[in-house]
This record gives sequence, C-alpha cells and structure tokens, in this order.
Amino acid sequence: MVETLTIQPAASLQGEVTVPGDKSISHRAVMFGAVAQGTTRVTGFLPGADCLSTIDCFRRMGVAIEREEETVVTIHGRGWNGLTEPDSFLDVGNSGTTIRLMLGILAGSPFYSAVIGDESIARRPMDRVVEPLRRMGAQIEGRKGGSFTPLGVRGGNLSSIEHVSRVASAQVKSCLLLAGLRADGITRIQEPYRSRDHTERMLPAFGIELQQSENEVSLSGDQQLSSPGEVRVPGDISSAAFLIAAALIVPNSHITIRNVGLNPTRTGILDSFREMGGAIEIVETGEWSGEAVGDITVTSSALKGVEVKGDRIPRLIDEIPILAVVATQANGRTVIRDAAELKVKETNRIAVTAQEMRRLGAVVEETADGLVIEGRTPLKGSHCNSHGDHRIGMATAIAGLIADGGVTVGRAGAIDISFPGFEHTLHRLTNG
Ligand SMILES: O=C(O)C1=C[C@@H](OP(=O)(O)O)[C@@H](O)[C@H](O)C1
Ligand SMILES: C=C(OP(=O)(O)O)C(=O)O
Repeated sequence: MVETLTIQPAASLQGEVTVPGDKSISHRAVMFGAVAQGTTRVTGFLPGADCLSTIDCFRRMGVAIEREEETVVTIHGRGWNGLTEPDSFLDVGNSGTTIRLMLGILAGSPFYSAVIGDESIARRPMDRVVEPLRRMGAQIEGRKGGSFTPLGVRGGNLSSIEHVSRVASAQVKSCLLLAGLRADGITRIQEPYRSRDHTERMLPAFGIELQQSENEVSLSGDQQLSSPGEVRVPGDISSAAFLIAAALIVPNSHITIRNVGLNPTRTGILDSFREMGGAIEIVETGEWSGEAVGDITVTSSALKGVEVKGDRIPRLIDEIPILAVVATQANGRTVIRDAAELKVKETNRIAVTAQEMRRLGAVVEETADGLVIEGRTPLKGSHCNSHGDHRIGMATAIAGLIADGGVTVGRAGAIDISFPGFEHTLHRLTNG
C-alpha cells in the first residue's frame, strides 16, 4: 500500500467479497503450531504485517515455517523443548498480540531472549503480563521496571497462579494459559467480562484440556501440545466491519461478505449496528477449526444513535473507531463507555478517533472511558492521518466514501497490518 490513500465519495457499494483471514486466529495457529509436536498447515492465514512478525519471531527460535503461498503456512513443530535461544532480538513490530502471547511462551522456555517492537509497542503496557509471569517464576527485566519494551526474558520452571485480571483482555488470558502449560499445578484466570476465546477454542484441537465458565478459565500444567494437522482460518470480522460500515452509510448499497468468522465473543459490532437499525443478515454456513463461519449481507439503512458499554465492549473493542464513523450518520446521540482500554492500543484510540473525526466536521466528545458522538452530521472532505494505526487509517478512509470532497489518509501503509488488499476490495465494491 502506498503511504497516502485517497478515497472519494461513492454512489453505492455492490457485490460479493471475502476479507483476509482472522488476525487473532492466525497468530495463535503459528504460535501453537510452533510449540506443538508435529506439522501444522494453516490455510486462510492473514498475510498482514503483524502475523508476519509472529512468523519471524518463531523462526528466530529455530522453528521451520514455510509459506507455500501468501495465505498458506506450514509450521514444523518439534515440541516446546524444540525452541532454541534466539541469537538476536525478537522484533514484534507493531503487534500487541505477538508480544503478549509470546511472553507466555518465553516465560516457560529455559533460555534468554530480548524482545523489542516499534515505537507504538514501546508505549503499550506490558506490566499486565509481566507482573503475573514474574509471580509464576519468570525473570523479566525491562524499561520502567519491566512495564515497557525492550524486555529481557529468562524463562524456565514455573509455578501455577490464580490471576484476577483487572481488564478483560484475551492477550493477558492467552499469555497466562500458555505459561500455565509449563507450570506445576493449575493456573486459573478470571476476567471482569469474557474476552475473545480463540485460545480456548484452539488449544483443545492441539490436545490440551481446559476448564471454562463464563469469566474464568483454568488448565493444569505439564500438558504437551500435539498438532491437529490443519487449521482453517475464517475471514476477520474486524476487517469485515469496515465494509459493513461502508455499506450501511453509503446510500443504495447492498453487499455480501462471505466466510467471515462469527465467534460470539467477536460479534458485538453486528449486535450494535443492528441496534442502530442496520439491515444486516447473517447466514451461518459452518464451523472451521472450532469457529463459526458465515456470510454477512448488508443493505444501507437509516440509523439511530445507541449506547455501547459493559460486556459489549470486549466483543467489539477493535471496531470502536469505525463504529464512531457510523455514529456520525445516525440520528441522535451515540455514547460509548467502559472502553478505557482504547487508550492503550496502537494509538490512544479515544483521542485519535475524536481528533480525526473532528477534522471531517463530526461532533465528537472524548470522555475518560469512551466517546460521545452527535448525529447526524454531514462530513466534509479533509486530510486525515492514521497515526500509524491500521484501524484509524481504515476508519478515516471509509469516512471518505461519504465526505464531501473525499478524504486523503496519511500514513496509510499501516492498513497492511491487518487488511492487506483493503484499497482493492473497496475499489471492487464501489465499482459494482
Ligand atoms: O488476543 C487477541 O488476539 C487480541 C485481543 C485484543 O486485545 P486485548 O487483549 O488487549 O484486549 C484485541 O484488541 C487485539 O486486536 C487482538
Ligand atoms: C489492538 C490491535 O492489535 P494488537 O493488540 O495485536 O496490536 C488491533 O488489531 O486493533
């Protein structure tokens, strides 16, 4: 993707498309495959920059990983003990999922590693995983007492813990479950609301037993992962959300997105768009590697403002910037609360969403834990900036489809983090 992307107003969106593979599932397939015994072939893999960082890190730990084609990856796992000490940095790039889940694996690996990332990762809190991993027995050093990258990890024998997480975070939960596999006894994690459960769905396919209730998950240590042979990755609902939003707000649109992951811990955005009055039809077509999959058909709709809060938030956490764009086109006020986690994503997504939407003439107020958006407001064209955040880049680009004069997105290359081919897919839909 070029660094500047210009999106002009569209008459309508029409047609059928697919979206790239789910990012969360792609990361996990590579990581679990890397520490499992046996070969794992991943189809529908997301060839976005974040998942490529995961591949690179595990190659540096001696795991043979081949890419037959863009979206097909084969991991030659030799078991967790097959990982070897990396002889240079493990660079996670922009990927929070890579660093937090990998720290769980490094904590249980008897060697030294040094973990770095880009300037956005350097601002994101790591103490939420470093503190419990230290309690399990891992030695972790780093900037500001180990709260930020760069981090140095010496892993080894771990003891299980019971951890009550302050935030609903699948990255924290998954990190500790992975470390728990190398610990004596039972590791238990409790969270305030249930976060995405891809780890809990995929680990059993790798032969791991775990126990779950609504907001709690536990497993006993000393279990070995063995490859299921194949993992089939559905389309990423977080990427589909940008196209769904576009079809809702551009008049006369009617589109279908096929083979999208419909895991109920991820479908909060469909629930909220429907509550706003969005005409969205969902047809479940099957299950791929333990994950529900289906087709989503969207027709442009008259929308109204809604309140989004509580246990809905973790189910649509990455979709809040695009939800804010849609809310500018809804009649009445949309209030998003309980979403303070947005401040520690690739950017402060509360501040940056408000700033970029205001450039376009939207009426947006930042609150301590969310946003208040007044609709309905016509958007005017402007220059926006992704601030290096893929979701902000795509949200402002979608706004360009309805902004008088279009939108130019600076630092648009960030979009390749999660949605390579975004511009091409949008172009296909806007040209019938
Ligand atoms: O586990 C995952 O794959 C992810 C969990 C979420 O982060 P948190 O765990 O920090 O909420 C989400 O925002 C991120 O895009 C992917
Ligand atoms: C927050 C995100 O990802 P990560 O935490 O993996 O960087 C995202 O994809 O929106």
